[in-house]
Amino acid sequence: MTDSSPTPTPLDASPTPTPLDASPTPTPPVTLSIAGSDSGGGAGLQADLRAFAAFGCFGTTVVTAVTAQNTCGVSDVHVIPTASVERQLAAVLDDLPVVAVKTGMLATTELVGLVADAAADGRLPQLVVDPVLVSATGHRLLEPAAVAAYVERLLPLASVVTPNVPEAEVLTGRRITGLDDARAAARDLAGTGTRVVVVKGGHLDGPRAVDVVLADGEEHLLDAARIDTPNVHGTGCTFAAATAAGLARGDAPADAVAAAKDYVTTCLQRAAGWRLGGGPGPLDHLGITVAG
Ligand SMILES: Nc1ncnc2c1ncn2[C@@H]1O[C@H](COP(=O)(O)OP(=O)(O)OP(=O)(O)O)[C@@H](O)[C@H]1O
Ligand SMILES: Cc1ncc(CO)c(N)n1
Repeated sequence: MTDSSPTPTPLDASPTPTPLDASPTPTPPVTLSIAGSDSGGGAGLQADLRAFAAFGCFGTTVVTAVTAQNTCGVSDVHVIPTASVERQLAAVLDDLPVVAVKTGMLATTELVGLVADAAADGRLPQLVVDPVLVSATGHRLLEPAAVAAYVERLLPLASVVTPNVPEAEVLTGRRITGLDDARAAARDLAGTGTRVVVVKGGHLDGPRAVDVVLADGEEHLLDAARIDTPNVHGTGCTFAAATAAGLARGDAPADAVAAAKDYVTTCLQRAAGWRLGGGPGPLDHLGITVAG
């Protein structure tokens, strides 16, 4: 009688996996993101950590708020108690050699004040402030009264500030409909004491995505072709985190913002065909080797 049962595959017949590279690597620079969590993963801390990783930085986090969010919108915001934010900050700064910091969603006047106090004490080196006010889907992420605290307390201590057009309008009281308005807003913001101002042009019309940079009084533009994509969730967080990562690896501020622009443009290009979620989808942050 013939045995019709299949011949068992010997255990050692599985394909040999490509060995992962286990060579020791140098200690990475440490970056810190003080920002909100985006449950959908596209913006906030989740985007920041991926951008830090792409630049070879070791990312740490202080969580200011937990948002219930996806590509279609924000359905809940839970602000973390100030004492917890303070302890997270101390836990990171007391132990890890943070060389650059990015702030995103700070939610309340109290948290803007806490971050400004830490910066005034010299505890937040190379501070990149992304003044997050409203999500791309229109949900408020900062209480209105906190705008004054940004202008009076935090911006004077920032190395770089990266408002988008609606944020620059709120911070300066100017209407911005084109590059000349963006230039004027950048000058107003430089007047607060921030060393490098970037007014991002993602929200302006036109075939190019042009950002105005005012660095130590010198103006220049970051200019790239506008990518035809619905997937723009988290571009602002990504730009600011990449800027902090550039500073952390030793770039001068003008070089850091230029590298951040190239990085965000590449992330947008790579994710242009992605279909994740029913609204504006996330970027492709990883698998990009950022020269530096
Ligand atoms: N479609 C696009 N093509 C190319 N670059 C873009 C596009 N949209 C935005 N950018 C660039 O992405 C960066 C972030 O700009 P943007 O003004 O969109 O920020 P934001 O509104 O803060 O982002 P977010 O969607 O995270 O709130 C800028 O460098 C901007 O020029
Ligand atoms: C948590 C968080 N931070 C920032 C933004 C802005 O894109 C967002 N949508 N969510």
